[in-house]
Amino acid sequence: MNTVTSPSLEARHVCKSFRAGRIVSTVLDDLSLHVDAGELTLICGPSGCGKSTLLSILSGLQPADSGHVHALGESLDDMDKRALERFRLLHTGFVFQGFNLFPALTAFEQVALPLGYLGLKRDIVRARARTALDEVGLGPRMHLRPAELSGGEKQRVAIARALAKEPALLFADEPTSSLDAANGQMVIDMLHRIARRHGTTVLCVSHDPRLIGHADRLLTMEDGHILEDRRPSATDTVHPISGASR
Ligand SMILES: Nc1ncnc2c1ncn2[C@@H]1O[C@H](COP(=O)(O)OP(=O)(O)OP(=O)(O)O)[C@@H](O)[C@H]1O
Repeated sequence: MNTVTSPSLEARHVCKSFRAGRIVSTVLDDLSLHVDAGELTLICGPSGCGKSTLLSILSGLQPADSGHVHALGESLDDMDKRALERFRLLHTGFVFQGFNLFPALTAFEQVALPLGYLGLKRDIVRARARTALDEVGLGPRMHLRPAELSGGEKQRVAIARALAKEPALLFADEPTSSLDAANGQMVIDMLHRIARRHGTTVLCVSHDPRLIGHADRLLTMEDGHILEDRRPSATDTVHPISGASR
């Protein structure tokens, strides 16, 4: 359980552009936001509006062109490459659309492997890997390889891998895009539970409107800005088949 006071993530006046030949596209345009610990914040918006770019800047994977980013009270702008790598290793977990699992490793090995980089003792690695797999309901299937697991189970292994690090910050980029409605719901509920139970800051980007009702907070992006910042209510429950808001 982390003890960081909120906000645990903060962006101030962040700008980011990409250049292709002579054309410069502004992806993030003077964007400011803060994200609090212990809840699931969902960033929604149309394809190409800059959600993944924002996530990667907030997680220290790429720098902003200008503006400031603070994570867990530390300025990411002031960190060199090595310090950023260490910060990410110690404090962040990632869950991606494509699961990013190694085909040859069992679920248990997938979760245990990154814990080795934290310099933990073997017994602790094993205990943490088991606990994380139990938490996502995969304890009994921990010896299976990706080819023997369903899509939803693979994503749960990826969540366990991130969770086992006990990160203060958990980033998820389109974690439900490759999943059907039932598995997508299970995954988003799991991310929500992790935020509540562990006090983790969970930041998820998605263009899937079915996730809205499961988030504590919804940020809607368009054209590099935060258009709306609100707390979804029960009326945001989304029809599981059509994906349409009620
Ligand atoms: N490394 C890069 N080089 C050039 N252009 C990039 C780069 N990364 C992102 N872009 C462009 O920035 C824009 C925003 O991309 P981004 O992936 O952040 O959007 P998104 O909202 O996450 O989209 P999606 O929902 O489709 O994943 C896109 O037009 C994309 O082509």
